[in-house]
Amino acid sequence: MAPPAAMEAQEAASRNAFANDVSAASHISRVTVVGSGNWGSVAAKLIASNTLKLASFHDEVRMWVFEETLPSGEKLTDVINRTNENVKYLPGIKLGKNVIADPDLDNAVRDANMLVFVTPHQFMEGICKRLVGKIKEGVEAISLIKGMEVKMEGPCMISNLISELLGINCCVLMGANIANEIAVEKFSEATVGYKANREIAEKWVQLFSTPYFMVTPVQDVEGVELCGTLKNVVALAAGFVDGLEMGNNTKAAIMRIGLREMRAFSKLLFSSVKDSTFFESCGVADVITTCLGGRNRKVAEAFAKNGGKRSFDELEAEMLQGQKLQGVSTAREVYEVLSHRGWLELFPLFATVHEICIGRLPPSAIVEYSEHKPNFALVEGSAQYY
Ligand SMILES: NC(=O)c1ccc[n+]([C@@H]2O[C@H](COP(=O)([O-])OP(=O)(O)OC[C@H]3O[C@@H](n4cnc5c(N)ncnc54)[C@H](O)[C@@H]3O)[C@@H](O)[C@H]2O)c1
Ligand SMILES: O=P(O)(O)OC[C@H](O)CO
Repeated sequence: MAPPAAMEAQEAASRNAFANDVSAASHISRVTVVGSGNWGSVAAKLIASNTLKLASFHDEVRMWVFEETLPSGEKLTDVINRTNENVKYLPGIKLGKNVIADPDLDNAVRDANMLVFVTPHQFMEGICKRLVGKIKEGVEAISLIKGMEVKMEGPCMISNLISELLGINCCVLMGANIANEIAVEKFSEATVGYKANREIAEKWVQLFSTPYFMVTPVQDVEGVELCGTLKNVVALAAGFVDGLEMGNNTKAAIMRIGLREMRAFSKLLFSSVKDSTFFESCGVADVITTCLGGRNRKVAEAFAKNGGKRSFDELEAEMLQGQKLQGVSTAREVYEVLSHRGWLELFPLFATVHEICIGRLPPSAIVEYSEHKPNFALVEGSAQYY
């Protein structure tokens, strides 16, 4: 038998080891992805590949699913958990066995220290209200959502909505990120926007980065989020140009003018927005990819081809099978801000996109507007904004 002093030392060592384990466990972050659409599923796959490798994260990634019944009669959640595939929104791609689909929102977020929000933006206010009082203290959040809300007080970015309703810090991740391409591991870049805490931004970068997904942090949360939000309006304009078969030069002109309006609008709303942000993946790169291969572009092309006679709602339901467009409602929200603030003439492209979407103007107006020289004179005259 060991002498009493040695036994005491052994006991103390094992007590310390236990305490270290407990303390290490309390520093291990649990991640929940709130949303399970096309991008939500890819985000879960990216994260799940990293939580298996990184000791500071719990292996399991919860993914909240807005439950639905598939034509087979099965629940989507059950099928995801059985097959490890989101057969409706990302068919053919294995998410990783450590992704657990959960239709119960409260249960999905209960133990999480890190929340990834990735639903269509129109559902976020309701989701946040349901989450009040349901999340752990000290939770960190990130929004991958490209969109905004317009309140009586003015525009409200989704990260701000999350921060205000849930009382938590919220970063954003935006970029040239067509989900289906990242799902098959084609190289892409993304931008994490953060307000002040670089350490937290680095943690999100670590959670998302893979050899085929390169993520860069930028201290400009509003600029990054507005890029991701506004590019969807430019994508609709590009789709109209495609539908009217106007060619590459016209489309490039639309992309350039759109990017300029994105920067001007962002800087008018938040003077802190940096020019350099528009050269990150969330800026020019997202404008390019979204105007070439995004869903907003695709549906807007069909809308123009039909001469505006079939509504966006009808085309969205038929062409996207449950996936959601963000551009049409964002164009309306941007228009509300422009008319409320008397800025309509400063943003002819944004204003025209909305008027085309609601049928007030024909799709061809997307280029005709440039003949209204007064608009352009005003735009050019507003050098401080451009
Ligand atoms: N898909 C992409 O390539 C991509 C890339 C980058 C960013 N984003 C952004 O990510 C966000 C989410 O898009 P997505 O592509 O993951 O979704 P999606 O458009 O593929 O799918 C729609 C989702 O909304 C859910 N839904 C339907 N009704 C709902 C309700 N009432 N409440 C809550 N959820 C409901 C559906 O279950 C589904 O998960 C959007 O802001 C989008 O702009 C998408
Ligand atoms: O398919 P869209 O038009 O929603 O765009 C997808 C991504 O936002 C592109 O980065």
